Amino acid sequence: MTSRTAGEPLVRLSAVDKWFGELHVLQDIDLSIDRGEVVVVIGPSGSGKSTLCRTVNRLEPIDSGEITIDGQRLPDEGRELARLRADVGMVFQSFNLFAHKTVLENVTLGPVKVRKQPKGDAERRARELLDRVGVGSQADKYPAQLSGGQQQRVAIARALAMDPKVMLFDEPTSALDPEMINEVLDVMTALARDGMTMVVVTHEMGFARRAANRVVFMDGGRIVESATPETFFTRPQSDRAKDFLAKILTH
Ligand SMILES: Nc1ncnc2c1ncn2[C@@H]1O[C@H](COP(=O)(O)OP(=O)(O)OP(=O)(O)O)[C@@H](O)[C@H]1O
Repeated sequence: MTSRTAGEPLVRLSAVDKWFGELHVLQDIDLSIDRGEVVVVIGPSGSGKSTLCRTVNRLEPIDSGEITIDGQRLPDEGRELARLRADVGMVFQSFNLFAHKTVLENVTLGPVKVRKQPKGDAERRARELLDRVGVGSQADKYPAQLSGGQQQRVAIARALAMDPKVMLFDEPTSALDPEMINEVLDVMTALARDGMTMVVVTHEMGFARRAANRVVFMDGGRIVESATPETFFTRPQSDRAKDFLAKILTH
């Protein structure tokens, strides 16, 4: 059972610091994300966006601070961390599907092994999810037989099959050919509309504008701005954010 009370954020990072050797990669990060909120994380290369994303489920260890999901504090390591981490779906730039397993097997593996669901139930649900992301007809194929966009949609279905409380997307379209980017962004937009809590690191500003509730701008390991897309894109506060927007919006 969770100890979440009404109004408490679903995800909370408090005073999180992280070093890579001499590099202070995350500095005093405070971030609260409400249930159903979609937070897009943007910023220059090396500003700490991916590290922040991977920190939410403590895939990256931290040096200090605290992270809670649904009112439960994520410990440094151990079985309890593994149990809580299973509530967080992750979609990476590289799809990370098992090449020797079929699409259907990729999506049923977690529910059967981790959630201990009966195989038949897990397969039924996997087929529903594969339909939902538009690759239902590919269930019996192997990942290498699919396009990059299709593989990424399978990766999204695989994450959803675990019934996550929050989904993390770390540059999910960066490895895709341009014509496949929109098919993945459309699936993500539909998820956002369905109320999924999401943290998305992306360079796709169109997605940020249409699907985000909040844009977080990072620079030098810090959260420099946190605002609605409308406010951020029309009235960025810091010079660094203005420079960043000027660069990416002219590309
Ligand atoms: N495992 C690691 N060991 C040492 N330094 C690392 C490691 N991972 C990332 N870094 C450094 O930490 C900083 C932040 O990296 P991160 O990948 O979080 O940035 P980012 O904002 O996501 O960048 P990009 O947009 O280029 O992916 C960078 O300077 C990077 O070189």
